[in-house]
Amino acid sequence: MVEKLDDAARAALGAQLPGWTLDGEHLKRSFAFADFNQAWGFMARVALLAEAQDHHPEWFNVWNRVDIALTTHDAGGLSVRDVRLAQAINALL
Ligand SMILES: C[C@H](O)[C@H](O)[C@H]1CNC2=NC(N)=NC(=O)C2=N1
Repeated sequence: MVEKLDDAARAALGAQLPGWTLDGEHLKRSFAFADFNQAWGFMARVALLAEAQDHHPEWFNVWNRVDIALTTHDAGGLSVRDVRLAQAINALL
């Protein structure tokens, strides 16, 4: 059973996850690429990360934009799994 992050862990997120913002129980980041082709390629790579980590994003795409929100449904909120996926997504950039 994965646990929700405690307040201390939540407070530390800012330094660990450049570009991401905390919105309640979601970590959020928006991306803008040159065109749809680039956005889709990014989404394909994120999809492979998600499968490898068995942890999947909530996301929205329109043309060159990709908005990602991460939360852990099994925990009912933010967990270490969200931090790990966010860090792996940042490493794609
Ligand atoms: C059965 C499967 O392992 C679970 O449903 C995984 C899949 N991906 C997941 N993704 C996210 N964001 N939260 C989860 O709790 C979760 N659980």
